Amino acid sequence: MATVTDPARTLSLTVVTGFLGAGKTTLVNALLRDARLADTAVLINEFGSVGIDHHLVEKIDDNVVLLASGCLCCSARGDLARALRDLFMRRLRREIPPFSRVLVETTGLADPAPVLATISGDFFLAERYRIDGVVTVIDATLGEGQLARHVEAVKQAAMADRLLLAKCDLAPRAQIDALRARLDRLNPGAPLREMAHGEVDAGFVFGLAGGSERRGDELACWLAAAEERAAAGLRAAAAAERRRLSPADPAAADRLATAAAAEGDALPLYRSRFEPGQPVHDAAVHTFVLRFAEPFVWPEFSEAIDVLLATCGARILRIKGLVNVVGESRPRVLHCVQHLRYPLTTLPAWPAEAAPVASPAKLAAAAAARAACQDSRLVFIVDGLSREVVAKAFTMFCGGVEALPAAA
Ligand SMILES: Nc1nc2c(ncn2[C@@H]2O[C@H](COP(=O)(O)OP(=O)(O)OP(=O)(O)O)[C@@H](O)[C@H]2O)c(=O)[nH]1
Repeated sequence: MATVTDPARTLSLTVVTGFLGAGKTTLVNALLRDARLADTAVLINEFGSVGIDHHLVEKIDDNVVLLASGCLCCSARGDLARALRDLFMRRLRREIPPFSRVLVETTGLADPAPVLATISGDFFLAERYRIDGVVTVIDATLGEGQLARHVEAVKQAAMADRLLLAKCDLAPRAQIDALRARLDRLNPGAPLREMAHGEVDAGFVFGLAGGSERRGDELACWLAAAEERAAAGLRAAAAAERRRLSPADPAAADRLATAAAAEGDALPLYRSRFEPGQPVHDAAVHTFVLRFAEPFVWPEFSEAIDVLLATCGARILRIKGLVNVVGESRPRVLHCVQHLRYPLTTLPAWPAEAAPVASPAKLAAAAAARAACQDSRLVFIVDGLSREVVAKAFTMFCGGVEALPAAA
């Protein structure tokens, strides 16, 4: 007789991770367009308090759940467990379309290890969900810099069962090859594919089968090995940075000292960030939302963004936004990653806004209960940049327009 732990009866779960703006949602959208993956539920986790991603996933239905109460790898671990339990029970009661696999898209700052531990450590979930694998998306254009500067990016790459190099249509061959060599040192065992616009064979992403054996002790061993690889990657990144610095550079002394300290500190820093219950993300990295009730005149808005990216691009890790433009009935979607701004897209309509909840039923009910709000909302994830400075740029370039107070 089949048991609940029979692989044929467990639901497969794939974690899609990757640094801020790497191309995770683009990948998820491309996968969901594949008819063979129609029976897929998606859990999306966002760092900020106002979620945008679930509006950007094209297949919005009861099987798409937003977890925006915090980052999955720290504060929202309980939400992940609840959402997975809830999805399973609703599937059992036939309240939502049946699904056989779940895709969990983490925030760009998430550490995949606690996410896996949440699932494998929960008896109910471990019996019902089989971890199929961790798929890490890396930005071919910005990946090297992100690996050099952000511990989260290193850990995501080191933990991967599969590596996907996104935006290969934008990066020169030499840059792609250098990044591939770096990733090969960081995670030698992981197969890698290059992709553009999220297009990749679904067979490469799913059915990895690595996770089903990763239970208990084996999972712990695998996590420890990946942790060591990530720490080694950080040391190598710091050493490379030291080699790159020229003595003729006037700031070289400072930067050398920083790089040397980073090399020495890499392992303890990494370890401390791995401890459960510890704050995982850099204190300087934070998120805020700017809302504007008044529609923007497009050229003015565009100039404000350009100036912000030109002057503060290094500290702007990510901007995602829905923008209300004078004379347009549909929201424009803005994407920026560091100093790069991506081509605009438009949503078919203003989405009804729901408070972030961990249940598809509540999400649908809340969405139905509220009229679609047409405020522009811009989510910023920044490194050491204040909300006030950013808000001022819009006031200066957009005819004195003021962001609504933070609590609005
Ligand atoms: N040209 C090009 N643009 C891409 C590609 N992949 C993603 N983009 C663009 O890059 C921007 C960010 O992509 P997303 O898929 O939203 O990135 P993400 O990793 O989900 O972002 P976060 O959830 O904020 O971490 C969007 O404007 C995408 O259209 C690609 O392969 N080629």
